[in-house]
Amino acid sequence: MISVQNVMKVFNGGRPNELCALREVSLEMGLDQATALVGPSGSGKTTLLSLIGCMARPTSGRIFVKEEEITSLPERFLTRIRRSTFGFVFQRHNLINGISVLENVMAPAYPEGEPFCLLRQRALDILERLDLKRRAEAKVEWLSGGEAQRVAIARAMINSPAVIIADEPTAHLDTKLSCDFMALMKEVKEAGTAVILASHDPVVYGCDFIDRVVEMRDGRIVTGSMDT
Ligand SMILES: Nc1ncnc2c1ncn2[C@@H]1O[C@H](COP(=O)(O)OP(=O)(O)OP(=O)(O)O)[C@@H](O)[C@H]1O
Repeated sequence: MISVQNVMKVFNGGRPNELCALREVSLEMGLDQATALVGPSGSGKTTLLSLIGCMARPTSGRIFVKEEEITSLPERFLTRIRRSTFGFVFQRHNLINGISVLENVMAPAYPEGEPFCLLRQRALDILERLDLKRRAEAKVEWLSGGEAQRVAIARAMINSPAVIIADEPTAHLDTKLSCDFMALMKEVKEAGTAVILASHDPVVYGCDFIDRVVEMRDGRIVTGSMDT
């Protein structure tokens, strides 16, 4: 269970450009659920994803990940939870140019210190599942948009995360590739991984496997904070 309790996030607190990006946000998500955050630009979706994914801290309020309160943890513990619990898929993939597909997929697991041959095999297995094994040695800049997106998913899966977080994952994909992406997310969910997506795209939030659509506006949740 991920539980967000009365969370507020203020940027530039106390300065003339102070901005309250989230206010009174409360939300519970099961670790077997798929949740879509929707809402206009600037409504706070990315900010909420970054707090849940331990990439930033709320100004106030509490967040629990698997019963553990993450809000007050020291940075090194937060890093550990981020690495072991979450896999991230970004709008622009954020793959590292100049190195291979395989190396990109393995990169988030290097700090874990796993023997290289085991890690390499695990990365190859994931690439095979995503029909990318034959591209393992290709440089990522040689890939098509759809292939790059699948590599980003493979990389997000490398640490066997409990939760995949995807921010506007289809923003640069055409309709077919967006549907392909969502089919993969469905498989990920059916394999027991929670999925949290932020998107403006009906291909994403209209998908049949999405358990809950949470609508945000002006930093607040308008609808969908409770299970229906
Ligand atoms: N690091 C930051 N410093 C200052 N303001 C920020 C920062 N990050 C986000 N904001 C502001 O917080 C508000 C919420 O932004 P956020 O990116 O969470 O919205 P969003 O719903 O994800 O928008 P989009 O759909 O355009 O990605 C916006 O007004 C944004 O400008």
